[in-house]
Amino acid sequence: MMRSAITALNLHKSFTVQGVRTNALIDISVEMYRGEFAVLSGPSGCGKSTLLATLGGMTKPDSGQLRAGEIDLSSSTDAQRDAFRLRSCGFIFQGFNLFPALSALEQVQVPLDYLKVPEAEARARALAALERVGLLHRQHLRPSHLSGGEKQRVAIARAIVKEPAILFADEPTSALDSSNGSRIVEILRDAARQLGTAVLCVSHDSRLFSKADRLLRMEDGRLLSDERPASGRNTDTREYWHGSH
Ligand SMILES: Nc1ncnc2c1ncn2[C@@H]1O[C@H](COP(=O)(O)OP(=O)(O)OP(=O)(O)O)[C@@H](O)[C@H]1O
Repeated sequence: MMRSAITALNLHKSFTVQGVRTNALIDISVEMYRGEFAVLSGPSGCGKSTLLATLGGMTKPDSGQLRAGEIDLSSSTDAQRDAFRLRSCGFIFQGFNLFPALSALEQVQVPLDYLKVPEAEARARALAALERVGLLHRQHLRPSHLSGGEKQRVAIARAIVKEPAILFADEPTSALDSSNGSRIVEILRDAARQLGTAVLCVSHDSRLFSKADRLLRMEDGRLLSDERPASGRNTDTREYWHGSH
Protein backbone atom coordinates (compact mmCIF):
# COMPACT_ATOMS: atom_id res chain seq x y z
CA MET A 1 0.00 0.00 0.00
CA MET A 2 1.42 3.35 -0.99
CA ARG A 3 0.95 6.00 1.64
CA SER A 4 -0.63 9.21 0.48
CA ALA A 5 1.12 12.50 1.24
CA ILE A 6 -1.48 14.76 -0.33
CA THR A 7 -4.71 14.30 -2.24
CA ALA A 8 -6.27 16.89 -4.53
CA LEU A 9 -9.77 16.51 -5.89
CA ASN A 10 -11.27 18.70 -8.64
CA LEU A 11 -9.05 21.71 -8.03
CA HIS A 12 -9.91 24.90 -9.89
CA LYS A 13 -7.93 28.11 -9.76
CA SER A 14 -8.24 31.18 -11.92
CA PHE A 15 -6.67 34.63 -11.97
CA THR A 16 -8.34 37.75 -13.25
CA VAL A 17 -6.08 40.59 -14.29
CA GLN A 18 -7.59 43.76 -15.78
CA GLY A 19 -10.79 41.94 -16.57
CA VAL A 20 -9.05 39.06 -18.32
CA ARG A 21 -9.55 35.73 -16.70
CA THR A 22 -7.01 32.89 -16.90
CA ASN A 23 -7.92 29.41 -15.78
CA ALA A 24 -4.62 28.24 -14.32
CA LEU A 25 -5.97 24.97 -12.89
CA ILE A 26 -8.99 23.20 -14.37
CA ASP A 27 -10.44 20.23 -12.56
CA ILE A 28 -7.15 18.79 -11.34
CA SER A 29 -7.34 15.58 -9.34
CA VAL A 30 -4.08 14.00 -8.26
CA GLU A 31 -2.67 12.07 -5.35
CA MET A 32 0.99 12.25 -4.35
CA TYR A 33 2.50 9.25 -2.58
CA ARG A 34 5.29 9.04 -0.07
CA GLY A 35 8.43 7.47 -1.50
CA GLU A 36 7.57 8.41 -5.07
CA PHE A 37 9.64 10.65 -7.35
CA ALA A 38 7.19 12.40 -9.70
CA VAL A 39 8.12 14.78 -12.50
CA LEU A 40 5.64 17.37 -13.80
CA SER A 41 6.12 18.90 -17.23
CA GLY A 42 4.17 20.98 -19.71
CA PRO A 43 4.41 24.18 -21.77
CA SER A 44 5.11 27.56 -20.25
CA GLY A 45 2.03 29.02 -18.59
CA CYS A 46 0.14 25.71 -18.36
CA GLY A 47 -0.23 25.95 -14.58
CA LYS A 48 2.67 23.94 -13.15
CA SER A 49 3.82 26.56 -10.63
CA THR A 50 0.23 27.26 -9.64
CA LEU A 51 -0.27 23.56 -8.96
CA LEU A 52 2.85 23.43 -6.79
CA ALA A 53 1.79 26.57 -4.92
CA THR A 54 -1.67 25.14 -4.32
CA LEU A 55 -0.51 21.69 -3.22
CA GLY A 56 2.10 23.35 -1.01
CA GLY A 57 -0.48 25.44 0.80
CA MET A 58 0.84 28.75 -0.55
CA THR A 59 -2.35 29.63 -2.40
CA LYS A 60 -5.90 28.50 -1.92
CA PRO A 61 -7.80 26.89 -4.77
CA ASP A 62 -11.07 28.58 -5.85
CA SER A 63 -12.81 25.24 -5.47
CA GLY A 64 -11.99 21.59 -4.97
CA GLN A 65 -10.63 19.61 -2.09
CA LEU A 66 -7.14 19.26 -0.77
CA ARG A 67 -6.27 16.88 1.98
CA ALA A 68 -2.95 16.02 3.63
CA GLY A 69 -3.42 13.18 6.09
CA GLU A 70 -5.97 14.41 8.58
CA ILE A 71 -5.72 18.05 7.51
CA ASP A 72 -8.32 19.47 5.16
CA LEU A 73 -6.30 22.21 3.48
CA SER A 74 -9.17 23.50 1.36
CA SER A 75 -11.18 24.61 4.37
CA SER A 76 -8.22 25.52 6.57
CA THR A 77 -7.27 28.91 7.97
CA ASP A 78 -4.12 30.67 6.82
CA ALA A 79 -2.48 29.74 10.13
CA GLN A 80 -3.27 26.05 9.62
CA ARG A 81 -1.83 26.15 6.11
CA ASP A 82 1.29 27.90 7.39
CA ALA A 83 1.72 25.20 10.02
CA PHE A 84 1.28 22.47 7.39
CA ARG A 85 3.88 24.13 5.17
CA LEU A 86 6.36 24.52 7.98
CA ARG A 87 6.01 21.00 9.31
CA SER A 88 5.35 18.93 6.23
CA CYS A 89 6.62 20.66 3.07
CA GLY A 90 10.04 21.31 1.60
CA PHE A 91 10.66 23.63 -1.35
CA ILE A 92 13.52 23.87 -3.82
CA PHE A 93 13.72 26.55 -6.50
CA GLN A 94 15.93 27.02 -9.53
CA GLY A 95 17.61 30.09 -8.03
CA PHE A 96 18.65 28.27 -4.81
CA ASN A 97 17.37 31.09 -2.52
CA LEU A 98 20.16 30.82 0.04
CA PHE A 99 21.00 33.47 2.63
CA PRO A 100 24.28 35.16 1.57
CA ALA A 101 25.58 35.63 5.13
CA LEU A 102 25.03 32.10 6.40
CA SER A 103 27.32 29.08 6.15
CA ALA A 104 25.99 25.91 4.56
CA LEU A 105 25.43 24.38 7.99
CA GLU A 106 23.55 27.45 9.25
CA GLN A 107 21.31 27.51 6.16
CA VAL A 108 20.29 23.92 6.75
CA GLN A 109 19.56 24.57 10.42
CA VAL A 110 17.16 27.44 9.70
CA PRO A 111 13.98 25.35 9.24
CA LEU A 112 14.72 23.42 12.43
CA ASP A 113 15.12 26.69 14.33
CA TYR A 114 11.65 27.68 13.11
CA LEU A 115 10.37 24.33 14.34
CA LYS A 116 12.04 25.05 17.70
CA VAL A 117 14.22 21.95 17.58
CA PRO A 118 16.87 22.22 20.32
CA GLU A 119 20.23 23.53 19.08
CA ALA A 120 22.30 20.37 19.57
CA GLU A 121 19.75 18.20 17.83
CA ALA A 122 19.29 20.76 15.04
CA ARG A 123 23.02 20.81 14.42
CA ALA A 124 23.28 17.02 14.33
CA ARG A 125 20.36 16.76 11.94
CA ALA A 126 21.71 19.53 9.70
CA LEU A 127 25.07 17.74 9.51
CA ALA A 128 23.32 14.50 8.61
CA ALA A 129 21.40 16.28 5.83
CA LEU A 130 24.60 17.83 4.48
CA GLU A 131 26.20 14.40 4.51
CA ARG A 132 23.25 13.02 2.56
CA VAL A 133 23.95 15.52 -0.25
CA GLY A 134 27.73 14.97 -0.04
CA LEU A 135 28.62 18.38 1.40
CA LEU A 136 29.87 17.71 4.88
CA HIS A 137 33.29 19.05 3.87
CA ARG A 138 31.71 22.35 2.75
CA GLN A 139 29.66 22.96 5.90
CA HIS A 140 31.45 26.19 6.90
CA LEU A 141 31.31 27.89 3.49
CA ARG A 142 28.95 30.67 2.49
CA PRO A 143 27.08 30.59 -0.83
CA SER A 144 29.60 32.88 -2.55
CA HIS A 145 32.23 30.18 -2.09
CA LEU A 146 30.08 27.36 -3.40
CA SER A 147 29.49 26.25 -6.99
CA GLY A 148 25.99 26.27 -8.50
CA GLY A 149 25.64 22.53 -8.01
CA GLU A 150 26.82 22.80 -4.40
CA LYS A 151 24.39 25.65 -3.71
CA GLN A 152 21.54 23.55 -5.02
CA ARG A 153 22.68 20.65 -2.82
CA VAL A 154 22.64 22.97 0.22
CA ALA A 155 19.12 24.03 -0.77
CA ILE A 156 18.10 20.38 -0.96
CA ALA A 157 19.67 19.62 2.42
CA ARG A 158 17.70 22.55 3.85
CA ALA A 159 14.50 21.23 2.30
CA ILE A 160 14.94 17.63 3.48
CA VAL A 161 16.35 18.28 6.96
CA LYS A 162 12.89 18.14 8.52
CA GLU A 163 12.08 14.99 6.53
CA PRO A 164 9.00 16.53 4.93
CA ALA A 165 6.03 14.47 3.80
CA ILE A 166 6.24 16.25 0.47
CA LEU A 167 9.04 18.01 -1.34
CA PHE A 168 8.33 20.46 -4.16
CA ALA A 169 11.08 21.29 -6.63
CA ASP A 170 10.54 23.93 -9.33
CA GLU A 171 13.03 23.37 -12.15
CA PRO A 172 15.89 22.48 -9.78
CA THR A 173 18.36 21.57 -12.53
CA SER A 174 17.74 24.34 -15.04
CA ALA A 175 20.68 26.48 -13.85
CA LEU A 176 23.09 23.54 -13.75
CA ASP A 177 25.30 21.70 -16.21
CA SER A 178 24.49 18.11 -17.02
CA SER A 179 26.66 16.33 -14.46
CA ASN A 180 25.51 18.59 -11.63
CA GLY A 181 21.95 18.23 -12.87
CA SER A 182 22.19 14.44 -12.82
CA ARG A 183 23.53 14.48 -9.31
CA ILE A 184 20.61 16.62 -8.14
CA VAL A 185 18.17 14.16 -9.72
CA GLU A 186 19.85 11.24 -7.94
CA ILE A 187 19.67 13.09 -4.63
CA LEU A 188 15.98 13.89 -5.09
CA ARG A 189 15.24 10.30 -5.98
CA ASP A 190 17.18 9.03 -2.97
CA ALA A 191 15.30 11.49 -0.75
CA ALA A 192 12.03 9.97 -1.96
CA ARG A 193 13.26 6.42 -1.38
CA GLN A 194 15.16 6.82 1.84
CA LEU A 195 13.08 9.42 3.67
CA GLY A 196 9.72 8.27 2.33
CA THR A 197 9.06 11.75 0.97
CA ALA A 198 6.70 12.44 -1.93
CA VAL A 199 8.82 14.42 -4.41
CA LEU A 200 7.06 16.55 -7.02
CA CYS A 201 9.51 18.11 -9.41
CA VAL A 202 8.64 20.51 -12.22
CA SER A 203 11.08 20.08 -15.06
CA HIS A 204 11.51 20.44 -18.81
CA ASP A 205 14.71 18.45 -18.58
CA SER A 206 14.16 15.19 -20.47
CA ARG A 207 17.09 13.60 -18.62
CA LEU A 208 14.91 13.64 -15.55
CA PHE A 209 12.07 11.81 -17.21
CA SER A 210 13.92 8.50 -17.38
CA LYS A 211 14.61 8.69 -13.64
CA ALA A 212 11.06 9.46 -12.59
CA ASP A 213 8.74 6.92 -11.01
CA ARG A 214 5.86 8.90 -12.37
CA LEU A 215 5.38 11.40 -15.18
CA LEU A 216 2.65 14.01 -14.97
CA ARG A 217 1.89 16.28 -17.89
CA MET A 218 -0.18 19.45 -17.90
CA GLU A 219 -1.54 21.60 -20.70
CA ASP A 220 -3.78 24.67 -20.49
CA GLY A 221 -4.54 24.16 -16.82
CA ARG A 222 -5.45 20.49 -17.16
CA LEU A 223 -3.67 17.34 -16.17
CA LEU A 224 -3.30 15.58 -19.53
CA SER A 225 -1.47 12.45 -18.49
CA ASP A 226 -0.30 10.70 -15.37
CA GLU A 227 1.86 7.64 -15.98
CA ARG A 228 4.28 5.35 -14.24
CA PRO A 229 6.66 4.31 -17.00
CA ALA A 230 7.43 0.61 -16.98
CA SER A 231 11.12 1.39 -17.39
CA GLY A 232 11.25 3.38 -14.16
CA ARG A 233 12.23 1.81 -10.88
CA ASN A 234 9.34 0.27 -9.03
CA THR A 235 6.85 2.65 -7.46
CA ASP A 236 6.39 0.33 -4.55
CA THR A 237 7.39 2.01 -1.30
CA ARG A 238 7.95 -1.27 0.55
CA GLU A 239 11.65 -0.64 0.14
CA TYR A 240 11.21 2.18 2.60
CA TRP A 241 8.43 1.00 4.87
CA HIS A 242 9.71 -2.54 5.35
CA GLY A 243 13.34 -1.98 4.56
CA SER A 244 16.27 -1.20 6.78
CA HIS A 245 15.29 2.37 7.69
N1 LIG B 1 -0.44 35.66 -9.52
C1 LIG B 1 -0.95 35.59 -10.76
N2 LIG B 1 -1.74 36.57 -11.24
C2 LIG B 1 -2.27 36.50 -12.47
N3 LIG B 1 -2.06 35.47 -13.32
C3 LIG B 1 -1.29 34.47 -12.91
C4 LIG B 1 -0.70 34.47 -11.61
N4 LIG B 1 0.02 33.32 -11.46
C5 LIG B 1 -0.12 32.65 -12.62
N5 LIG B 1 -0.90 33.31 -13.48
C6 LIG B 1 -1.31 32.86 -14.83
O1 LIG B 1 -1.78 31.52 -14.73
C7 LIG B 1 -1.28 30.71 -15.78
C8 LIG B 1 -0.45 29.58 -15.22
O2 LIG B 1 0.77 30.11 -14.69
P1 LIG B 1 1.90 29.20 -14.02
O3 LIG B 1 2.96 30.10 -13.52
O4 LIG B 1 1.28 28.26 -13.06
O5 LIG B 1 2.43 28.37 -15.29
P2 LIG B 1 3.75 27.46 -15.44
O6 LIG B 1 3.31 26.23 -16.15
O7 LIG B 1 4.40 27.30 -14.14
O8 LIG B 1 4.65 28.34 -16.41
P3 LIG B 1 6.27 28.40 -16.58
O9 LIG B 1 6.70 27.06 -17.09
O10 LIG B 1 6.44 29.47 -17.61
O11 LIG B 1 6.83 28.74 -15.25
C9 LIG B 1 -0.49 31.66 -16.69
O12 LIG B 1 -1.35 32.06 -17.73
C10 LIG B 1 -0.13 32.79 -15.79
O13 LIG B 1 -0.02 33.99 -16.53
